Amino acid sequence: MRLPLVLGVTFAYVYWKFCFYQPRTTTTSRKSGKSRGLGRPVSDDEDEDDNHSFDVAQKQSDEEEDVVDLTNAVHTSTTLSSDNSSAPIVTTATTARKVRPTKVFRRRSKDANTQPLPTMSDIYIFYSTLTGTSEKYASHLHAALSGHSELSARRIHAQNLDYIDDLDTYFVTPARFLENAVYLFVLPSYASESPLDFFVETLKDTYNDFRIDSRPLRKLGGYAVFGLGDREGWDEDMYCYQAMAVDKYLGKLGAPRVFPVGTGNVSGRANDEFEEWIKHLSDVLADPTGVGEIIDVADSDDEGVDAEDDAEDEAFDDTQPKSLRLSKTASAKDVIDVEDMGAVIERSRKSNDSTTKKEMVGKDTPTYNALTKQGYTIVGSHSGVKICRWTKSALRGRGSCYKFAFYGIKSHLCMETTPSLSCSNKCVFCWRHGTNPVGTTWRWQVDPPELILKGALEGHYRKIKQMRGVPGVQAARFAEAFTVRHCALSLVGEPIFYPHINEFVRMLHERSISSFLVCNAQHPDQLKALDQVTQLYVSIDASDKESLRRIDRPLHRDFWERFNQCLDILRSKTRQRTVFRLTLVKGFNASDVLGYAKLVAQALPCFIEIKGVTYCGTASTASEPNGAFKGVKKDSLTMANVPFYDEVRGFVLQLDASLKDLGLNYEVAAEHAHSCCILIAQTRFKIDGEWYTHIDYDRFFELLREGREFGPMDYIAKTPPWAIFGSDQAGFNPEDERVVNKKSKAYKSEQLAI
Ligand SMILES: Cc1cc2nc3c(=O)[nH]c(=O)nc-3n(C[C@H](O)[C@H](O)[C@H](O)COP(=O)(O)O)c2cc1C
Ligand code: SF4
Repeated sequence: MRLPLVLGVTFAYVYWKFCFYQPRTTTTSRKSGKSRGLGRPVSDDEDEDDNHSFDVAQKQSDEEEDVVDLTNAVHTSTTLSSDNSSAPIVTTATTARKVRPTKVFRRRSKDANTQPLPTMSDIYIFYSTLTGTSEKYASHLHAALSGHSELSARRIHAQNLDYIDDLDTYFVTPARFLENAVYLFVLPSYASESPLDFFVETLKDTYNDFRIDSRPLRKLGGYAVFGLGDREGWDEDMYCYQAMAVDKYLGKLGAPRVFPVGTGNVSGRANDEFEEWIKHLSDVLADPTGVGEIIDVADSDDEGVDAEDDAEDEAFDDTQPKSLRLSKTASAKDVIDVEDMGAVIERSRKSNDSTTKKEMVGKDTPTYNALTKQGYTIVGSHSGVKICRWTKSALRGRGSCYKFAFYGIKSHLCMETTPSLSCSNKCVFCWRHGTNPVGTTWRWQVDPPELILKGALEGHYRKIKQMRGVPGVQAARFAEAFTVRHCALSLVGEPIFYPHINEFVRMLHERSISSFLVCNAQHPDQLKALDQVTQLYVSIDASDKESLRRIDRPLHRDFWERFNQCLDILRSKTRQRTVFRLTLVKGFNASDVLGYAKLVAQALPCFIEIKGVTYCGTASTASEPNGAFKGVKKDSLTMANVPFYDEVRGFVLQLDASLKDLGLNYEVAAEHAHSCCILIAQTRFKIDGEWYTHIDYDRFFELLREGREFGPMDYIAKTPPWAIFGSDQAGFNPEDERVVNKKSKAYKSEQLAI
């Protein structure tokens, strides 16, 4: 009985082994069980598990396929083969950098089981520029791809990265319409601060943010980067370093690299290098058999090098060239420790010191030149001062700005300055857009407050001196103007962003200079930590989340939460004189009156200033290099967006009614029709039927010196009759001479309606 049983079992085993057993040489997917050795793409699920889309390439298949070795692609310049065959394209390492994991670009053979790039997917050309070169190159790329017979059916878009309102849509949580899209980049390199820095930071933050999908770009059709730089002007490690960083982080975010990073030396063969890159790139994009992906050759070293790379990312800011990198530990110390400030300045002077960060606005950089051309005096590396038109007007006895009517600030005694030219918004009405530094965190060198105040005063007085010969300047006012009494921390940028803003304000007060500080409601921590200022403003540019996104174009993802936190903090600052500043932009934010009233109910500011936006021309509009290239322009404003004074007044009356409907104690108090500006105030500032919106500045400094707690009602002064809302003068001081420019007379009389 036993023998047949043994024979039966033996037979069954042999039969099973013969029919079903597969030798271990083929890798089998854990989840799907599909063979992964011959380049079949795995599902997204599987992708998540493995972090690489494809498994190890088999040695023999290398012979069947065209392989481009991208060893060191991230750190090398690429020499593209000049013939148009399918022969391997060779990259040449130009620097002796550590050996990177071998990334292989694989063009699949026709009979392989491939997942081709859908031939109709859109192509997006992204560029960034300060002086126009990259824009021209991007335009040329656009023209070349559009003219390619096999690509002409594809929609090709061109976008200036600096003007994209919502980078998240493209790079963090790509919208569905971007699935299979191809991203091409033409990027300059700037050792100094440039708008591109923020883009590189965004990619890096996304990669490091554990809350976000770690490979959000895996559904893209592909990407390729071309960097422009100056090999003669910059060290090897800085040559095209931002293009290299973008190439690296896009890969880390899961996007398939369809072509090696290319570089063009603007003092050498940039044109030829770009032509060659385009030629081969367009062949790859047009290849009907599909397109390859990055394949990580899984030799055991890879993990080690990746880990090393990540460790390096952890410890250093690798979006900076090596010579400008600063270890994170050192960075925090340098920013916070005031005692060490002297050493920080000393270090910041040495431009190539290995422990310094970038200057926000370095001398002779394009940003510096653009700002100085517009009349700014750059102080240190991140502050600015500019004499405003009302200061000039007041020197000539021709009227002060609305702050004189509302609060008693004489414009010829006022200095307009900012300790941070950088901002975390890109407001549609900000003419600086395109050249201004932006960022969500302070990542630049820090100048000490003494240096900023001294430089700002010197710059301001230099500009006042230049008014000496201007006809009509009054001698008494000219002399007075050399003792600044007020400082408007509002010029451009975000003053509260400056890490030593409290020290700076304290120094102003010690010199009996009042402080009006305007912030953008995006920095709750700094707002909370802010010491008492003479008057604290929060800009309220919209009444709801979507409008705020559209008009302020905030860089913070949680901008609405930050905005609301700031309003709550403002409400809690009961000892502080607080103001909402509403800038009305027709077509953007001038309709939802009730929405604004609710925000007032949330923060209960002492005052609400409502001002029509000022038209700043079209300086912020991107140029269009040629007809074929339709670079996306920023939403620039036109005169149609500037409300007439009557429209502002209409809005204010409606807001006043809404506030009353909500049971809030506010009333329209003062106006300055000349600036298209009206003031609503809490009724506690109306005592015995008379308004007290002005400030007793001497009393304010006295209270500060006494060191006891005080509040907004402790330093009020009476509002003059000519400033009261509805008065004949509509806020114009009768002692000043009213001059209406002949050219603008027709427009103004229509606009001011006074
Ligand atoms: C202030 C400044 C800094 C620069 N820094 C670098 C650099 O770090 N590395 C580099 O390769 N090229 C550097 N360049 C060269 C520019 O990247 C190059 O001129 C580029 O074409 C500028 O592009 P754009 O005109 O589109 O702004 C710098 C140029 C300037 C004016
Ligand atoms: S408050 Fe502002 S606008 Fe008025 S004078 Fe001073 S700087 Fe100019």
